[in-house]
Amino acid sequence: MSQQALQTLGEFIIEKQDDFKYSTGELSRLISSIRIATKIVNREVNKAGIADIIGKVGTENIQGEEQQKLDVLANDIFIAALSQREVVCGIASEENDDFIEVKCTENAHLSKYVVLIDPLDGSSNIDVNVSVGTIFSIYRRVSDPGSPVELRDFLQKGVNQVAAGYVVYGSSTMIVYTTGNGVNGFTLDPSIGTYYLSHKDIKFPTSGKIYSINEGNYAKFPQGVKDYIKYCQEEEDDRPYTSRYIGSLVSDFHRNMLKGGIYIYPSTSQSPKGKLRLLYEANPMAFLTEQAGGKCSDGFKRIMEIEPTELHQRIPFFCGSAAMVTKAEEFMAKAVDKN
Ligand SMILES: O=P(O)(O)OC[C@H]1O[C@](O)(COP(=O)(O)O)[C@@H](O)[C@@H]1O
Ligand SMILES: [Mg+2]
Ligand SMILES: [Mg+2]
Repeated sequence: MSQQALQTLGEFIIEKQDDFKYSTGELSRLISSIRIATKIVNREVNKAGIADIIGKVGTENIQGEEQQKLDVLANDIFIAALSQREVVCGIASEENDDFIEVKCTENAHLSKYVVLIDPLDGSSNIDVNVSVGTIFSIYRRVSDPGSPVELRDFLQKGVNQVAAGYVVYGSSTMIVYTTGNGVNGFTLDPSIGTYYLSHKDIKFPTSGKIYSINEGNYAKFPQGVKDYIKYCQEEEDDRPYTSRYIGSLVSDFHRNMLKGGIYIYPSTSQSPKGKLRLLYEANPMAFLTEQAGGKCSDGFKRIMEIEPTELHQRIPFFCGSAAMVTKAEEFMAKAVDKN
């Protein structure tokens, strides 16, 4: 199909507006605001090497991670794009210790949505020109519209998400998102700054042959994970599987969703809760995974059912093709039973 015939993201947002049970146009405006911010971040990522936005800022975020210049720049771009359009009443970000109450004009208070965001995912890959991303998760507030936004508006179970998505800034730039009616992907034509529907109704293959995990941490993994890795490497049936690990969650996830595979960031003896953050990494990827027919857990429990207690809490993460995640969970359960 020629590019001219492809639907643009803007057209798709309007067309799908009524599929959304709370439809007032507000969510469409919110997703449009994210769309605009991604284009600005894309421009910066693409010229990172020549624009003095490579390297560290010299500050640490609440996770104790050194902030990269692009982490901070992307964060500022998203917060500005969302705040100035009065489409949210609050924002929480990986790069901010506390949530931000959006104080614009009166109208903003009436916004029903809060956004949780990982403005730049895969920070360790920025300086080496490997694909990075952005992850977002959207909820309706639970506190009264018109009153200041509260922490409980952000500490909601993943099942309450109204939309979630990610952007991959890779060989091409894509935005992939769901509002609870399947998962669709849009590729940016940078020459005209327009996203086109390139991946309609994406489905996770039930099984696959790719496993993604940082095996450098093998010695610190739980026994169940060690057993599953051995299983993946055995010469039997359709195994051994192929090991692929980019080190950017969005990019590893995107590949596995298109080709079939599993991504695991487990707990380790060093980090008993793993590394990934429940609210702005695990929950949005879990919503997308389930909407695409895949499976997502902490090795035992469905991620989307986990009750959050802190803004930046971490969670072990098993995500991908349903049959592969089920198999990994079997190894986790068996290892626990043996103990
Ligand atoms: O280097 P490690 O320990 O394997 O961790 C890589 C993981 O950490 C992350 O970079 C964490 O995300 P941020 O870059 O947003 O902090 C994931 O994208 C990635 O999958
Ligand atoms: Mg991240
Ligand atoms: Mg990040």
